[in-house]
Parts: sequence; structure tokens; C-alpha cells
Amino acid sequence: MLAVKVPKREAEKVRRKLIELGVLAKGYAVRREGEFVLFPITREVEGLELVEAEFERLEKRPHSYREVVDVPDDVRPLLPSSFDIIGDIAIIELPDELIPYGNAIGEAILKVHRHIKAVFAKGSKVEGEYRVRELIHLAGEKRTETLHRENGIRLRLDVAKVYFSPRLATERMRIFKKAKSGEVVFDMFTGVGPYSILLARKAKLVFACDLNPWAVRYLEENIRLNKASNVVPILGDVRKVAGKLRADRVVMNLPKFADRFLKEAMLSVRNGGVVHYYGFGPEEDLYSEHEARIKAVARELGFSVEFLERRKVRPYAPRQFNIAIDFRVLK
Ligand SMILES: C[S@@+](CC[C@H](N)C(=O)[O-])C[C@H]1O[C@@H](n2cnc3c(N)ncnc32)[C@H](O)[C@@H]1O
Repeated sequence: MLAVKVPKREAEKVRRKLIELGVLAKGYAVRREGEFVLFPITREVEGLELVEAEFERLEKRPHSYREVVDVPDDVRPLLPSSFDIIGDIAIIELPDELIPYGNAIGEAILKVHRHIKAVFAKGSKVEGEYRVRELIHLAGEKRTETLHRENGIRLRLDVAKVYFSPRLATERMRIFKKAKSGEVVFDMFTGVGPYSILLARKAKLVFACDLNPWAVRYLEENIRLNKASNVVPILGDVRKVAGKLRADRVVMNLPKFADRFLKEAMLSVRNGGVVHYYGFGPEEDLYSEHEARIKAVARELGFSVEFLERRKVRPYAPRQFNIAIDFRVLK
């Protein structure tokens, strides 16, 4: 193809000029020949030495694994457009029809996203008291421990042993913005501590409880990693701790069962303190059942509540949302 040949020392000046004229051919690697540089061009330009030369095509970097994955055409429309990234591990949700192509999908993800080192498929729903799921290894390292960064904190965790969702980062930041300096916080279902460690940047003290020994082990490591010495890890059932402390703010991040722990939350918050409650709700009526339950528990305890804010956190299942309700407890 047509090219201009220029001495090395003029190469940068000429390159800019060719771009300005709109004649530099895109998608080719510039060639070096001794003391000269060759630029591929799309039409003749005056005042420069023109030559004929071969150029290597530059590989166009794909943006999505879907551009490179090798699967039959009939299942291609089923390929998910996104997946979770936790540290250097990708976790993808595959429909049954795509499970036989799991390895090809995993390899394609590794190829396109160079920082990802292991790929797993969700092998079950989030289950049990610990809220963990089965994982199926698809490609890359057979490793489930990683270091995840979010909201300026670092979290070490094992995706197979503890609950963690990177999709809650914005919600955690929202709570952080509401928190006030010097507060006492009670994170009833802390996991590896993403709320606790973030809130510790403002709070005087954070009580962080979880039933899963692995979660508390990682929480302790994350306290060290982030120098969050004002976080107090508590291993065990939150029912044993609740009511024994008084917090300005209580976080109830156990959407599946939070309604069963409302009494504990209300007994643990001081008069005028705030509870951040999470649940799941159907699209047609997201909040009313949860709010009725919150009011009923408060009444049982002789308290009242003032609702401060309600919002959708993220989609959960078809026509189901993970919701949040913030309320103040008046005793
Ligand atoms: C949905 S996860 C949330 C974890 C964390 N807040 C986060 O954002 O990653 C709920 C956590 O509650 C813990 N859990 C469940 N029942 C509990 C109980 N009765 N007492 C204390 N922790 C409990 C589980 O082990 C799990 O780690």
C-alpha cells in the first residue's frame, strides 16, 4: 500500500500532519526501517517521499467476550452480556443450554479481560444461613480467594466460602454518605465487612457480626488490611448480641430474612437512631408488606417508627427487586 517515508527525527511531526490531513491509514502498525519510519496513507500527499510498502494489520481489541467466544449460532443469543467481577475472579450466570460451552465462555472472558485470572459459573442460588452459592470452575486458575477493591477499601475474601456482591458498592457508598462522624454502628450481617470497614472511616465504633466463621476470619484480615481498628468483629448469631449494645445506626443487610430480625435491630438502636433495612419485593408492590411488618414489630415493643427513605437497590429476579427502607426508631 501507499506510504510516506520520513527520517526518524521527523516522524512525530509528520504523523501529526498526516492525522491533521486525514490521510493516515487506520488499523496498521507503523514500520521502522533503519533510520526511517514508514506511515501507511490512504491517498497521495505532496512534499513527502512516497513509497509502496506492506504493513501489518493491528489486531482490533474486542470489547466483549461475546465477540470472540466460539459457540453454535443457535445458543449465541443466550450469552449473558455481563458478569460479576470480584477482584481477579469472574462469576457468570449461564442458562442450562450454555453449560456445555462453559469452558469456551471462560476462556473467552480470560482472553478479553486480561486482569481476570479465574472464571466460574453460578452453580446454585445463594443458599442457607451463610448465603453462599455453589460455583462451577470454567477456566483459568482453580482459585476462589481474591482481593477486591471498592469505595477505596480493600477486601480479601473467598468467593466460595462467603457472601459477597460487588453490585452493592453504590448502596454501601449511599449509607456511608448518610453516616455521621463519631457514630456507633451495628452491622448485624457483616460478611467480610464491606459496610463495616467503609463506615469505620466515619464512625467511632462499628460492631460487626456474622455467623459464618469464614466471613469473620476474612473480616479480621480486612480490618488489618484497612487499619480499621475501630471495627469490633463478633462471631456468632446476632440474636445473642442484639439488645446488649446501643447503636446510632444499624445495618440489616440480610434481605432474605431481615424481617425475622427486626426486633433485635430495634432493641439495638438508641432512641432516634436509624435502621437500614433490606428485603426483596415484587415489582407491583415493593414496600408495603415490609413497612407493615416494621410498624407491627415497633408496636409490639412499644416504639414507633418514622420512615425516612425507600428505594430499589437492584433487580433480583424477574419482576423482583432488592429493596431498602431506612427508618428512625422512636422509643
Ligand atoms: C447477604 S450477606 C451480607 C454480607 C455483607 N453485609 C455484604 O454486604 O457483603 C448476609 C450475611 O449474614 C450472615 N448471617 C445470616 N444469619 C445470621 C445470623 N443469625 N447472625 C449473624 N449473621 C448472620 C451470613 O453468614 C451472611 O454473611
